[in-house]
Amino acid sequence: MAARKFFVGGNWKCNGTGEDVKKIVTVLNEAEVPSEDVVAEVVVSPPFVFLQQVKGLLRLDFAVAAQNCWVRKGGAFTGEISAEMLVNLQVPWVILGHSERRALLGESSDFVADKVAYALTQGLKVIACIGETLEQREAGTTMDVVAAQTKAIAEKISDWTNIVLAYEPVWAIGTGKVATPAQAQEVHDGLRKWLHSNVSPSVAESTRIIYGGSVNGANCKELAAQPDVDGFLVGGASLKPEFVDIIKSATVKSSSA
Ligand SMILES: O=C(CO)COP(=O)(O)O
Repeated sequence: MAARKFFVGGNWKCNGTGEDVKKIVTVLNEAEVPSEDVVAEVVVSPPFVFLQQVKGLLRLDFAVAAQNCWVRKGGAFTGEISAEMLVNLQVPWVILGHSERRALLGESSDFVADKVAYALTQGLKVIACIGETLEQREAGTTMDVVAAQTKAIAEKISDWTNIVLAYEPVWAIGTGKVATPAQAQEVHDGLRKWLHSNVSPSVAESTRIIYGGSVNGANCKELAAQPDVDGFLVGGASLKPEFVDIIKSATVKSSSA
């Protein structure tokens, strides 16, 4: 049974200047991350306009992701960036279905699933985001919500090899209110069971389910120690040097494996 490689994504969101980008990349390039071919897969996601710059400067053992792409082939869609363009620029990853886009830009689960399916057909790897709001958690519907979001994707794809599932409870994003390790584990375990029953046992076993929402250098180790937490999608802290500590939390996993 192949272990799931720890995955740490840095979602820079709509932040930064060219100068900031250089500083962040310098910190990453100088970081001494645990090797034997790095125990974590590290992917940073700058805004579109900085993708080329970051790709050019970033160490080769880390990769880049776009934060979105258009739902199908490019064309007359002003302001959009197509999956083909990302492939053309050799950007290997894309984040899709982030809750900020779902909530602020009205992206439905079906629309997100169409994007995921199309991006995969173009050869992109996808960080697919799901997560419940505070109201949904308080109403006890967390598992139903994340299962429905996952189902929408599962119905439109057949190969999960290039998917990382990011569980990001909306109430934990940018709030400083991180899910407890037990809360994260409970949902990740539920999602793995859902994949087991509704997709396949091997997809459940091999798909990385990562946690996002107020992860920082101080809380990452406890979260990483949970058996079904396979890494993180980090917002605010990915712009700071503590992102390196979050990458290093992968060692918790390798030492407990
Ligand atoms: O939305 C997130 C990552 O995609 C999480 O953001 P924060 O880490 O800032 O809470």
